[in-house]
Amino acid sequence: MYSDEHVGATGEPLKDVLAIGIGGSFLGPLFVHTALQTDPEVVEFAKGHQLRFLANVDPIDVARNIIGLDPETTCVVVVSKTFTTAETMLKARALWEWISSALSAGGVLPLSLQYGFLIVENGEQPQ
Ligand SMILES: O=P(O)(O)OC[C@H]1O[C@](O)(CO)[C@@H](O)[C@@H]1O
Repeated sequence: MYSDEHVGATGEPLKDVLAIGIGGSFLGPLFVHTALQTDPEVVEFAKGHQLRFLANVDPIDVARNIIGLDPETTCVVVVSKTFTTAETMLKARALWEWISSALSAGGVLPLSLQYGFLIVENGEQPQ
């Protein structure tokens, strides 16, 4: 994403990432992020981009974390093994609403949101 190759719903390059997930679905991505911070090439590549994690159950966490982010250029990444975790689903819905209301106001079809929303799961069907 940091190469400007991936664009959002309006065609603007995606710039920042909001990662949603709790427990292991937060710690895994955080581990990778922390490990990559020791690589100078990655650090250089990531300049001007932000990665924010939404990892707790606080309902005002979403409001606090979207400050300064542009819905047009933010990629929301939802990480969950089950996609049944209430806190994660609540935050995913809130961010879907944040992006879709902003882009609908600009005349963009919500369907295009697929380019600004990324789902990460374990590939198994829920039981
Ligand atoms: O990845 P999911 O399905 O959203 O589940 C998250 C839950 O799973 C755990 O990571 C345990 O596997 C918990 O810490 C957390 O509450």
